[in-house]
Amino acid sequence: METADVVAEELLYVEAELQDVQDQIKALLDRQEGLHKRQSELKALLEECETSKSTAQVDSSVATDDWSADFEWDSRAEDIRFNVFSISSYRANQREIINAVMSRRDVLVIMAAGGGKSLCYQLPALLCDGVALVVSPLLSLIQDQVMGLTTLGIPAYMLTSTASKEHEKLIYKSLEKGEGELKVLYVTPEKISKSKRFMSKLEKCHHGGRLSLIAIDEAHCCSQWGHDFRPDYKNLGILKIQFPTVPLIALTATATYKVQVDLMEMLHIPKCVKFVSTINRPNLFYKVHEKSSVGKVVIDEIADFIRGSYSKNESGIIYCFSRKECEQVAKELRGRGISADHYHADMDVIAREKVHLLWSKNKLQVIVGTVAFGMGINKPDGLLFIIASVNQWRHTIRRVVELGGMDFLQNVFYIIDQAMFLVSQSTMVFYENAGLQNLYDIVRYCQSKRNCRRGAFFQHFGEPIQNCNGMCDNCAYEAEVKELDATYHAKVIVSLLHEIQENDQRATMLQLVERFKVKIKELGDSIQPVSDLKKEELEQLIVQLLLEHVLKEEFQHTAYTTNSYIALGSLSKLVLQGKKSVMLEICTRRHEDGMPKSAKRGRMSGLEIKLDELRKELSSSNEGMLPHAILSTQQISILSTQKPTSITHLQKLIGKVKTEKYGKRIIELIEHYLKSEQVDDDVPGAASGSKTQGNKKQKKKHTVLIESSEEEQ
Ligand SMILES: Nc1ncnc2c1ncn2[C@@H]1O[C@H](COP(=O)(O)OP(=O)(O)OP(=O)(O)O)[C@@H](O)[C@H]1O
Ligand SMILES: [Mg+2]
Repeated sequence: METADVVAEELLYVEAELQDVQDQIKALLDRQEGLHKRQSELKALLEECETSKSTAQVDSSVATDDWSADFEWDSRAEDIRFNVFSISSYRANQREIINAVMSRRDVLVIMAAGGGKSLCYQLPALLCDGVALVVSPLLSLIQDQVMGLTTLGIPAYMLTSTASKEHEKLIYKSLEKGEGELKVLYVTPEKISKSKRFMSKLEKCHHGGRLSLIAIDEAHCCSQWGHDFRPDYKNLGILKIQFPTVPLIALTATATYKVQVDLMEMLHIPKCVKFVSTINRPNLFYKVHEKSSVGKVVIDEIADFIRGSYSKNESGIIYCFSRKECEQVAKELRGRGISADHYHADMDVIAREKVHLLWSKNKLQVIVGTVAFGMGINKPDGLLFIIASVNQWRHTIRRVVELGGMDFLQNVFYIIDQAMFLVSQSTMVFYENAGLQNLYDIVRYCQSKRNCRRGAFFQHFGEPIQNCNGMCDNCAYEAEVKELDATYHAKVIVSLLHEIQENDQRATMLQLVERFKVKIKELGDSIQPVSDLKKEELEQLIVQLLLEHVLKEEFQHTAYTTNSYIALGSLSKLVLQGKKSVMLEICTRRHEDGMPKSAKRGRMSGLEIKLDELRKELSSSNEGMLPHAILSTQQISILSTQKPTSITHLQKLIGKVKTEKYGKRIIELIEHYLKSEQVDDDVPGAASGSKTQGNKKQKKKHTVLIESSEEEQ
């Protein structure tokens, strides 16, 4: 009998030890998984560094591969850039890309949204004889592009499923015989993969030596690893096979290294010249905002944020998970006086376009969409903020990076439920493969008050880390974080859980918090003096202990639901034995206005405001034309400093086409402005000193918050 007791006791002991070992193995396996992931990311990164090094070596050994050198088409290209496109100077990489395409090389371009990818194929299309074929995934994008080119006087057409027979015939004739004035032809990928007739016409065009280049826009749609995979894009590889001598240019706003490799393989362009711009958007201020209390509805906080930070004509996007959620959030925002509408794939094309157009013209402040919204949209003068739930950061990061190329976008605001609430969602995700791990990663990302928010993005895209320059909440308010020693509190929590488990009981997170409070009271004065933890800090501590494997979650299934309980984790003993200290990062003060002063926008001068009003007026009288297409913000800025009063001067600044169309109105406006400025200065006492002071006063009076133009470069 006695022996049996001893054996039973030892068995218990061994079982407990085994459990302990198992927990440790689990923790080690988790760590191993994380390290494996990072290992493959680092390997890919290294490979990329080596590839670009060797490409650079190859490039530099061949004289013609210096893409910034002088080329025979330089002066013609400059002329078209300025007089047709009204673009005064190239942006980063544009000239080099154009030169590579003109040198008949295949090219892969990764450049932010709004970075100016279109020019990289549209300008060569005009420089070359013949027709340029452009594949683009969405009808609305194609319509936008064709309309834009047509207003510039460029013969651009599209061939889509909605095209009439007559229209189709006209284009086919033009392809086959070179008749007509066709210069740029836009098609959806379906045309390539499904229409034999189209492909045979294209073949004839090529035979006649008239297919000048092929551009594949939004090329990431080819890759299954990308977010917007389109099955028809998979068949575009045929283009290079059928037309091997025609230069192919693939363009996208973001592509991880994996996607780039995939694209080169699928499109059969292994030797392409790659132009990759960094995913870093230094103009974006990233902020993770924790809901202030569980009771307060998150929608109130979003509404408060929008109202507090932006005026009604400053627009943004809110990303939601589901279509239903989009509709709900838009409705709730409208109920709070914010003009918002939803946008998702269940709506018909007309309804979607209507919402998009209103938003593009700043007549709708917020679009609430699923992550599908945003591909290829061009809204350089109005998109200022993006709001998403932090659980979605991996889903939305690509969009954010794409849209972040627009100089105006300034604030990315991730909403997070309180950490404790977030952890309670674990019961929903633990079924998924690696679901819990992902959730914990997100919690870790949010919980940290010191790690740069950008760091995670660089890691995601396999890019070396760059300086954030205080453009995220953690970097901006670094000095306001202090560390609080919570080792004692952690010990109390662990021993409390011991007690609970020994009594064959369980505790949920909430129960644990309550019991902790009682316990601390009981211990009263007998405990060493430690600082009191606020409720949120206590919750933060429990979450941190979960992340550090001191505690763990256990799931219990009932017929209807799954419950999560907190149990002792593999490292709990270390805390009890005093071998592990626990430090909590606490914020002493948080700025709640969304961004620090350094991230605030510049200001528009009086003349800039007038020009901005003029482009809006012209846009509403030219149905469908966006204000930015009439005058870009950069052009407005140039006009307001140079103040041209003659057509010749104006033409030098904005090119021939725009001068012919809007020159008269612009000159009138500037002359009127200069006169009124003169009058202001002449009024006695208007400026009790020099002219500059008078100007300053004038500017101040008219100042509104808007993006400064230097940042547009
Ligand atoms: N060098 C330049 N200087 C000034 N404006 C430019 C320049 N190049 C392009 N733009 C303008 O920038 C805007 C965005 O260009 P574009 O539509 O080509 O961007 P994109 O890179 O294709 O973006 P997306 O990924 O959203 O499709 C357009 O209004 C275009 O006229
Ligand atoms: Mg584009």
